[in-house]
Amino acid sequence: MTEALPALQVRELRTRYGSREVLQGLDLHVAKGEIFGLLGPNGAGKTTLIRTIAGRIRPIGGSVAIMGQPVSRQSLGRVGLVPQEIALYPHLTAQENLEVFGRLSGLSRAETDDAVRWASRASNIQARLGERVEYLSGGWKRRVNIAAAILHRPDLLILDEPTVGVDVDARNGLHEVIKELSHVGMGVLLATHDLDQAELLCSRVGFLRNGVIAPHGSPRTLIFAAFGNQREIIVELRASPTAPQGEALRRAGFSPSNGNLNWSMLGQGNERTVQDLTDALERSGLLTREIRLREPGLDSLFLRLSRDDSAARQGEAA
Ligand SMILES: Nc1ncnc2c1ncn2[C@@H]1O[C@H](COP(=O)(O)OP(=O)(O)OP(=O)(O)O)[C@@H](O)[C@H]1O
Repeated sequence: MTEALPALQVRELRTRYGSREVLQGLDLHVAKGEIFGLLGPNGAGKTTLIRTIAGRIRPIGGSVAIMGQPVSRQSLGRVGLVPQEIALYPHLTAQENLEVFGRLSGLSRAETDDAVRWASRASNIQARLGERVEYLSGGWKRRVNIAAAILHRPDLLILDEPTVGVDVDARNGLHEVIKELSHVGMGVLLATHDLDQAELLCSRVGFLRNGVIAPHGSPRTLIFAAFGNQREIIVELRASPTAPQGEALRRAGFSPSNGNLNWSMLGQGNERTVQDLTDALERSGLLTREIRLREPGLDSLFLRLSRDDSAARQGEAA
């Protein structure tokens, strides 16, 4: 019966600080066994949403249900929260940390032993259990942080930026852990700025903007809905364009995407386009380092939504 219930169901949620409404009627559901990526620019309200789900902020409207139950001490017992900061005792070993958290959460000694065994296997930290946390690398600390959050085998696991500041190998290791936890049936809500990560890991993603989540859906579906079969044409320059050269790039349909050395546009690009473009740019005196075509990704969509939002804000201000 409970299998059919979503791990998390949020309806019409409204949260505000003072007179500023940060969440403005937000809807979201996360099924058991799925990884949902919560995306959005800085200050959009991701942490506010997580804190509201975790019962730390009282909403002014709407509802949050965890496995069908409204937020309460009991239903929050089915949530595991992995905060952005490492919340471990540095002088204790990984094992000792997990034991302390197990006992603090009310488990008996035998239950704690069981839970520590299960959580350390699920987060793949057995090899490091005997090491003091202060000597572990960032990636291993984050895994221990996850192990601490899943000791009670939650139905919903919330991760706030779990891979910030870790290297590529550690990030991939964390991805495996998160996937494994979804396979054992946890619903995972993953707040991240790492759009590659979201595209690789999440069955669905949603963009938190203007207080609601829109658009949302599978990464493939969202990208196709926005860009169809278009490709992204990316030009990397060796030197900044002069003002007239920048103007010419804009007229050709390019926008600067990351400083003024990188420009991109969408189009029906092919190898011929690249050759023609290289010739045209060289004739106009622009020195190119690279011109390439790529499939649009969630990063392209994020950029487009940010541009739409800032155009809308400028329109409102005018
Ligand atoms: N305690 C608070 N009191 C007043 N305003 C707050 C408080 N916490 C956050 N805010 C504001 O609410 C908005 C949403 O903040 P929040 O931290 O939830 O965003 P976020 O999407 O998590 O950002 P980031 O990606 O930078 O972590 C921001 O404008 C922020 O300044």
